[in-house]
Order: sequence, then structure tokens, then C-alpha cells
Amino acid sequence: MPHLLRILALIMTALTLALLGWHEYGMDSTLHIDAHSTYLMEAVDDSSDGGSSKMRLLRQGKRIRIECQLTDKYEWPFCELGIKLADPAHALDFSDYDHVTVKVKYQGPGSHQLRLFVRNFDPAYADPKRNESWKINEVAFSPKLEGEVVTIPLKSFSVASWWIANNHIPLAHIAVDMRNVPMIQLSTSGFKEPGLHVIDIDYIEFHGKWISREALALVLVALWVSFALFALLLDLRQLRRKLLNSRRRERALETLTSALELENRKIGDMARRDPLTGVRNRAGILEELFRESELARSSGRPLAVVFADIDHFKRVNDEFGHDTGDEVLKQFALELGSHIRNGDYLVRWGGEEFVLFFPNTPLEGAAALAEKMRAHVETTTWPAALRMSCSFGVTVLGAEPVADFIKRADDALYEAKRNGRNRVVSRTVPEAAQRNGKV
Ligand SMILES: Nc1nc2c(ncn2[C@@H]2O[C@H](COP(=O)(O)OP(=O)(O)OP(=O)(O)O)[C@@H](O)[C@H]2O)c(=O)[nH]1
Repeated sequence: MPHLLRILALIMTALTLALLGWHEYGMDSTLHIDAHSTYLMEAVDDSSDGGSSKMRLLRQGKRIRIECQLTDKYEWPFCELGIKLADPAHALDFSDYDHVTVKVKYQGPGSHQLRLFVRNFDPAYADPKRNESWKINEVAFSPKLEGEVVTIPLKSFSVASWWIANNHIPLAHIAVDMRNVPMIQLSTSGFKEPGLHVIDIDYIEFHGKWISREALALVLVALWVSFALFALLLDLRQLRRKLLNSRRRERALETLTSALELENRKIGDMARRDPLTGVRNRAGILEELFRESELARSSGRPLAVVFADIDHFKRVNDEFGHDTGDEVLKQFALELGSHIRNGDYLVRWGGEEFVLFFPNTPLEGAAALAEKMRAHVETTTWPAALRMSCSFGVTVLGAEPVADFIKRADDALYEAKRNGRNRVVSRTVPEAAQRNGKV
């Protein structure tokens, strides 16, 4: 894992743990209501429904006191504290609250049962002007005479069935809905329990988290998925870069290899060529000579050799200098080269001596060619207007070692020199070499 990713993973892990811990032990969101709260509070009793109960709403410091003289005139007599939180259009969202605590003391006859209503406004079924049309999410509880803090989970709320029936609410809207709450209410039980009921409310508090556990989990999952994608992308980029680098290295290596191969070829070539004339040297003909001699023997086709040596070349050097001698040698190689075909070989044997190999050429053919070259050397123009001549020794390969064949041509050349130079001497294959097949 790259360094950056490792650091990021550490940060992400720390962030996740911090968020989870914070959510568990902090991130609290509370809605506190008491007599000092600025919300509009109203006392409602059953007199509006034809009953005769009377309710008084008192503020005693932070405490809200309800004094309710309940009668049994109305079928479901009640006294009710209404707390208006906002207009229906700007109502509060209670869906992130988890529970509500009520510090309350209830004195009076009967069951001491209270009902807490969390009203929900939804334009799909409710009229903003008729608050009886707002959904009633309700819970009932019975605080002790001496007072206590009652804790009620919001999931204990249910929608009042009589409200569903009275308002003909379709099935799609009968579930508890804690969003969009314009009002809460605290009401007596609705049972016929005539007498004076005194209810002291120190506070009503809704508790929750800024962000629900599910939303936090979603955020964390989104974070980790983004991290994984980022890591993948980074990995992909690095892989691509590595691939490009290795391709670049491969190409550089290929270039280097081909340069080296070329250099090797050049060096090999240089080792087999005479630097002055550019024709092969002895080392440069060995392989071909072996191959051609084998071919000549197996095919029965003649392989001819011609030794050519410039006459009195020493005088050129002595009289005109070494440089002129070099020029003569270069031209001599060119003149010989211009007389041979593709597949023939021209070799500088050493000094002013050159050797030509003619595959598939009989003795007479090679001698005729040597004669042509001799005549050409005699008549052509040379550096320093020199007049040059050349002697030739010619033979063909018999059933003999290649060295014997070379030596015979050299002997023929020597004979040409001895006999006055500027001539061609041919030597046939001796009888012994014609009969046995020794190589
Ligand atoms: N300029 C030059 N001279 C060379 C080179 N290689 C050999 N020589 C000279 O060639 C001469 C050969 O002389 P010799 O062997 O006496 O033969 P020659 O003078 O040609 O006489 P014959 O062969 O008997 O006709 C020598 O003087 C060598 O120094 C070369 O590469 N350049």
C-alpha cells in the first residue's frame, strides 16, 4: 500500500472511531420546554366540545401548572395543554429524536393518566387552519403522585385510532410520522374522573442526536467506499506508470541491444576486412573458403583460385613514397574487383599480393580472366602516371587439402615472376590429387 493510502486509511479509521464514539456519547440534540419557553401555550378544555370542565394554566417560575376541574358532562372529558412550536409550514422535525422525558407531578382523583400528543402536519390529508385535522401521534403514561421524571421512547408512540376514524385517513398515512411537528399537547386521560386535577410540569424534553445512527452509518459507508475507489484509482495509476516505465526500459534496452549488435557486426566486419583497400583479409575468407571447397567437392563443380601480385611494387614505394604505394594498392583492388562476378571473392593476402576465388569456374576460365586482368593492369592509368604490371598464378581445387591447392597457385605465381613477370601461369591439378579423394 502506498504511503499516502496508509496515512489516509489511518485517518479514516480514527475519524470513524471518533464519529462513532461521539455519536454514542455526544452529538446530543435536545428540545427543552418549560414555563420560560417562548412557545405559545394554551389551555384547552372540553367546554368547546359541549362539556363543562374548566382548565387554568399557571406559570410558577419555570414550572407549568394545570388546574383542571373535570366534570362528567362530556363523554370524554379533558383538560389539555397545547404548546405551539411553529406554523404548519415551518414545523419542526422530530424524526431524529429518540425519546422524550417529562418531569411531572399529578395530583387528583382517578387513574392519573396523561396523554402526550405529538402532532404532525401533512398537506396530503391535513388542513393548516384546522388543527384537529393534524395527525395525533400519542402515548399515554401515569406519573406518580409525588412526581417523577418519565422517560418515553418515541417508538412507543402510536397514531390515535379515533383520529384516524374521525378524519377518514387513508391507509398510506396512518403510520406514526414525527416529521413536520407544529404542536405538542399534554392532555388528561379522557376518562370520566370528575374532580380537581392538578398537574405540575417542570419540563418536557425531547432528546436525540444531530444525526441518526442510520444516517451516520450511511455517511461512514460512503466515506469508506470513496476511500476504496480512491485507493483503486491510485493503484491503477501506479500500475499504469509502472507498466509505462517498464515499457520505456524495455525499449531503451532494445535500442541498446541493437546498437551493440550493430557495433559487434561492425567490429566483426572490421576484423575480417583490410582497412586500406576494404576487401577481405585472410581471416575474412576462411569460413567461405571452407564452405566453397566443400561445395565444390560435393557438387563436382570446379573452384578456381588466382594469385595476383604487382610487379616491382617495392620500386613504387621507394621512388614515389609510401602514400603513392597505398593509392596504387587501393586502385589495384578496385581494378581486380571490377573483373569479378557476384559470388567470387577478392582477398588481400598480404602486402601487394591479392587472391581471387572463383566458384564454379574451370581452370581455363580462371586463366582467361587472369589474362584479361593482366592486360587491363598493363594498360590502365595509375597514380603518378605510373606504368604497372602484374603476375598471376592460377589453379583449381583437386581432391586435396585446401592448403595444397593454395600452395600450387602460389607456386604458379612464383613461376610467373621467375619467368619475367607480367604473365599468367596456370597449374593443373596433379594426377595424385585427381585420383584419391583426400581432403
Ligand atoms: N605502400 C604500401 N606498400 C606495401 C604495403 N604492404 C607491403 N608493401 C610493400 O610492398 C613491397 C613488396 O616488395 P617485394 O615483396 O619485394 O615485391 P615487389 O617489389 O613487388 O617485387 P616482385 O613481387 O618480385 O615483382 C614492399 O616494399 C612492402 O613494403 C602497403 O600496405 N602499402
